[in-house]
Amino acid sequence: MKVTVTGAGGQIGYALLFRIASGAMFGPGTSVDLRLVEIPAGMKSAEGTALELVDCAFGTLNSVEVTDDPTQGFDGTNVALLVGARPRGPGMERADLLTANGAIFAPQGAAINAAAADDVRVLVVGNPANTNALIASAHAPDVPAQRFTAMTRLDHNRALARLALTLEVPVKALSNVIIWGNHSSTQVPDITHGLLTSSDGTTRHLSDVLQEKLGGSTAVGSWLTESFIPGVAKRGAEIITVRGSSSAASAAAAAVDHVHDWVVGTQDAWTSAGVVSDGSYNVPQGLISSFPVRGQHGNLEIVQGLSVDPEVRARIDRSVQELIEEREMVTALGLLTRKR
Ligand SMILES: NC(=O)C1=CN([C@@H]2O[C@H](COP(=O)(O)OP(=O)(O)OC[C@H]3O[C@@H](n4cnc5c(N)ncnc54)[C@H](O)[C@@H]3O)[C@@H](O)[C@H]2O)C=CC1
Ligand SMILES: O=C([O-])CC(=O)C(=O)O
Repeated sequence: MKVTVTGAGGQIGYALLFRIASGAMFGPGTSVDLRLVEIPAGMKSAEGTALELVDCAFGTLNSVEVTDDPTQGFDGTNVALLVGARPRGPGMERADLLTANGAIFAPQGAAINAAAADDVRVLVVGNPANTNALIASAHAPDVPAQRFTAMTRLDHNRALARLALTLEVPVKALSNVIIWGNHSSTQVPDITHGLLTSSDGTTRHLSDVLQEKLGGSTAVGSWLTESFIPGVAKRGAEIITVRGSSSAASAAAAAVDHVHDWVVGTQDAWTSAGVVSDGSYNVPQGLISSFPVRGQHGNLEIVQGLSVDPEVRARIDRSVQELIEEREMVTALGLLTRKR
């Protein structure tokens, strides 16, 4: 597997590259060729990371190259992780980064179109991830739109972790939790289809288990609206406040999970990912929005036919409206128009 990571000299890059090289993304039987892409100012940091990658003597690492030329970096690549972008600081929303970061993704989409392998899969991590993925995709007309995805797996993992802590159960006992919408504070963590499987194999609805734990449906309603949903949606801001900079190792872990589940598959299990809408769940076609997905046959397929609770529906509509506004903003900036 040839894997390209942009922003390789940054903090997510430093947490991500060693996990990919160690075999965490594709398993111990697949060796990787890493391409580290930076801007000139980040080259020294990426070069240092490359030296350390070599020193780890990973059995699954075949080669490492560092470049500040995106076309060279994406040449023949099977998996492109678009991480390189400015992170937000305290008090900012991710959409505030559109003007600074949007322009990065048009030339990178064009370089992927020109140079990547036919089966290229793209994960956009740089914020605002959904709309940046839309920009990159618009500049890669020869790459199917389904191959451009945005990372909401960190939100998904945060939701699982929060539920596990509240219910005092292992994360692996939880399934069918969903993140809908934008990777922003309007995202919609949804537990209405969630399940808990006990060690004896019995499966129960999360809403029933939560009612038992928290003392009835009113208590669960307040916990969802006052604690769980805002806690997950604002966790990125909490990390920035506490840590002084935005999440890095957890973001890297989520990127590994996203690509692993896309390439290796999830069998019947669900996860969440920002994928291009085909109109499912009344999300306008063409927007890159988070959905419940399965990794099957090398694709991320939207889980179809789920009932949507009215309150969840209203939240999804608000988040989708924000995606529409972001798309309008980048259209006005000319970022969706290809230059000839
Ligand atoms: N989707 C998600 O769940 C998450 C997204 N993020 C986003 O990921 C992005 C990166 O975060 P960090 O690694 O913490 O930032 P960072 O500032 O530590 O690193 C970013 C790196 O990207 C490089 N870069 C900038 N423009 C580039 C370009 N055109 N080509 C190649 N490299 C370029 C910079 O030189 C820098 O080394 C930010 O936009 C952040 O908001 C962060 C956490 C989670
Ligand atoms: O919050 C941020 O700016 C970084 C990010 O996307 C996250 O941690 O979810």
